[in-house]
Amino acid sequence: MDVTMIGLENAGKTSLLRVLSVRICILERAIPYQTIANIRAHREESSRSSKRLTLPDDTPILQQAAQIVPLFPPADSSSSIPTVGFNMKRVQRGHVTIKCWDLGGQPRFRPMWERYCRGVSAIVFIVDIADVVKLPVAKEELHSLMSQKTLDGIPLLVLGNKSDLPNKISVDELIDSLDLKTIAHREVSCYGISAKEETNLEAVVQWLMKWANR
Ligand SMILES: Nc1nc2c(ncn2[C@@H]2O[C@H](COP(=O)(O)OP(=O)(O)OP(=O)(O)O)[C@@H](O)[C@H]2O)c(=O)[nH]1
Ligand SMILES: [Mg+2]
Repeated sequence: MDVTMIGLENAGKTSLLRVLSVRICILERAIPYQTIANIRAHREESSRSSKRLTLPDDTPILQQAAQIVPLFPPADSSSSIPTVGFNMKRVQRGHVTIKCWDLGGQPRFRPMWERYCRGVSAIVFIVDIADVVKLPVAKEELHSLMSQKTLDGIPLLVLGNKSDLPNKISVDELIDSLDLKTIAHREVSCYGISAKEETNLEAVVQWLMKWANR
């Protein structure tokens, strides 16, 4: 199953992909506690040799371990650099493999969104719900993309991210601001989440699984 994540710059796409992949991988193959000592030993060795220990899907093993026993908080867990072009990460749950494309949100990367959304099983559009100034642009970009005939029928999940911030708008306000009720030819869902505090992420995983199993 291929999923494309889009949205304006700074919305939190890369942050979400990072926590989502850790969450999905952990549910499937948690690292046994006894391996923590091995990881620590490897980390010391890695820091000397500047190599990183990774699982087959390239998710750093230290990052996964940090979610089980917070011995090694990932250095970049609270900040992220803007994506240039795209990232791709494969995550697996049971027999389902999800290939997630995370596209850069800056204006110069938006023309490539349509190409990367063609033929995917689902599109995830992420919005910073604490940045109301950017909402009109987010709406314009979303509607412009959804009007492309090549993307007809592809289910859309709109995620209002950064629900941990005090000045956020509600999901109902997001639905109105983005005029989601006028988007046709597909199923549209909208949730509020926080990639930072990992709020409501299981709903996102369940939504993805629903479409992966069709
Ligand atoms: N408070 C808060 N900050 C968040 C959340 N998710 C992401 N951020 C922060 O928002 C900033 C941008 O996050 P990114 O994941 O890089 O955003 P992006 O959508 O990938 O941005 P581009 O790659 O430029 O398109 C970073 O400083 C993150 O730490 C969240 O749920 N809450
Ligand atoms: Mg990014």
